[in-house]
Amino acid sequence: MLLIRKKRGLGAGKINGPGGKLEPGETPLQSAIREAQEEIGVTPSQLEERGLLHFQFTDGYSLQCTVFIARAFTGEPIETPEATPMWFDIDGVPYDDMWEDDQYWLPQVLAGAHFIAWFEFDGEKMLSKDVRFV
Ligand SMILES: CNc1ncnc2c1ncn2[C@@H]1O[C@H](COP(=O)(O)OP(=O)(O)OP(=O)(O)O)[C@@H](O)[C@H]1O
Repeated sequence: MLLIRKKRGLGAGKINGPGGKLEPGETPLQSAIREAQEEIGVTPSQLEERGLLHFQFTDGYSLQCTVFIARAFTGEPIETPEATPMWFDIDGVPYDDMWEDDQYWLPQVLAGAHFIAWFEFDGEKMLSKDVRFV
């Protein structure tokens, strides 16, 4: 599985999938493809929408994320100022280096599941979780 180590912004230093904020007029699918191009120089294809994440931080910040997996890509993964590309075995996902919520939905997504989830965070500390597989 091709993931990234994020170099700046929210979650800098953590392993994550490529991703970021929607630009005006963009769909989540278009944004997912563009972010992978910008962050590690690849164009993902055969994307599948698998879940919706809602994060509420105690300082008032909140974000909603749409989760996709991509079965293929074109291009060669490259390091950019935003991210370092990293390959992992499906059974060696580095949850200790990821956001705390990921361990509660990514294993199921990798096994084929769809989900919707709500998490509360105080900084990097997860305070509560509600994960529903649908
Ligand atoms: C709190 N628990 C969390 N658990 C798992 N993943 C989390 C996350 N919080 C944020 N993410 C992910 O991090 C990426 C960038 O988030 P985001 O806020 O858009 O930051 P970023 O500055 O990189 O956006 P731009 O690239 O500038 O658009 C994006 O893939 C988003 O899904």
